[in-house]
Amino acid sequence: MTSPSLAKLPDDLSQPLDQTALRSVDRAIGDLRRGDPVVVEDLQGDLALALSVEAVTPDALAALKLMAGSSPVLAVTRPRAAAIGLGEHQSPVVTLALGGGFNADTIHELVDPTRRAPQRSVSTLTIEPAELETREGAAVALAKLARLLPSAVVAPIRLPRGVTADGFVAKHDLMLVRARDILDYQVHAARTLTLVGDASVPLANAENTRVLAFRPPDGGVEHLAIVIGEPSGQDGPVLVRMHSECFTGDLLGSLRCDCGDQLRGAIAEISRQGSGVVLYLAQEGRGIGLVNKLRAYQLQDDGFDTVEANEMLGFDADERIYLPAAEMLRQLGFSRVRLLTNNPDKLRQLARCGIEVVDRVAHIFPSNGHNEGYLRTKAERSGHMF
Ligand SMILES: Nc1nc2c(ncn2[C@@H]2O[C@H](COP(=O)(O)OP(=O)(O)OP(=O)(O)O)[C@@H](O)[C@H]2O)c(=O)[nH]1
Ligand SMILES: [Zn+2]
Repeated sequence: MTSPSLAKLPDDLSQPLDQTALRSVDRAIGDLRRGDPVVVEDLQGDLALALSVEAVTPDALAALKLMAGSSPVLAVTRPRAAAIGLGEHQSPVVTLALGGGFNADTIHELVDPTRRAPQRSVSTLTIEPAELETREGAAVALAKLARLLPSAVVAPIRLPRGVTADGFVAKHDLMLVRARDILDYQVHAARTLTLVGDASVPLANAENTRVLAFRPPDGGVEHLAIVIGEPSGQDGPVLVRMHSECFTGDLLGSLRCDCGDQLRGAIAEISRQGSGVVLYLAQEGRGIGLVNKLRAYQLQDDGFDTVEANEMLGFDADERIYLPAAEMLRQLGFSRVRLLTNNPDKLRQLARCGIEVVDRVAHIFPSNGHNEGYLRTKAERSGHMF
């Protein structure tokens, strides 16, 4: 079976780059996060206004309807559709017609499980499947890139007679973004990473360490390579840890997960073995962002496990791709690695991105009295090798 994260990678990883496309997506992410609507254009050239569900208020909904000249739908992911009782769907996104009786409050209840709203009957809602390339699908993908709740309110635009798309966008001071560009964004951003900073940073357990920062040219978030010792691609496979950012575990020492131990353990182990690299990836909460991870924690406190909590919010269990990691390794001159991990998805994905994983090095730390359930879920549901 293809893992969900592998499915997120296009078959052709060498597609041409388009800097304008990258910039339009990054600007659209900013608008969506600010609570402004953005215009999404599908492959047929049809347009829709998309608004983050986190920005939905009675006024914002009314303004959206007026501007678009149509009634909006609510677009949710397949996991969120299942969580609110709309059944199992094949399509990645499902849309719900927002007829009479639906207002800002009911939309929030449908998309945000942390509201603990009473279960509302959804059996009378008109629902439609939507593929990712549609305006609704791309709007949800944009919400994910913006690290917001992965749902969107989407209203098809009926252009007034004589008004062009460009005229409409200019008149309302909106950002227009193409569905295709949203879907290609992560791959493009990864493939255009550029080294923008490189300094010596002696660490407690590894004094001979450099930290290198890689930035996509759109101004998106940087990934870091922590190079310990003097690894060389000529001397056989390099010892590598791909570590996804965990503010709570890495910085605060949270006991809910094992990230802090794994980060410091990786630095110590690489130092002990002489040299290697920790790739510190800007993929907080397995790619859902810190705010959504805190929401997931709230659900876990109600008894759901890590995977269930992600799915209730509308995410996949793991939203990460490792193309940024592969690109940094490539730029550092490392094509063969020994990978410190227990996660089989990391091995599969890195190989798919053209890095030869010669060996897996187990990276296990004792539980701490708070993270037993977290570790059990990794083993039982995500296939981690403990
Ligand atoms: N969504 C979500 N993310 C979490 C949770 N706990 C920790 N994380 C995130 O999970 C990621 C941990 O990733 P990694 O340390 O790379 O670990 P891993 O995928 O388990 O794989 P290995 O440690 O390599 O075996 C970090 O981004 C954390 O922020 C949680 O309960 N929910
Ligand atoms: Zn963590």
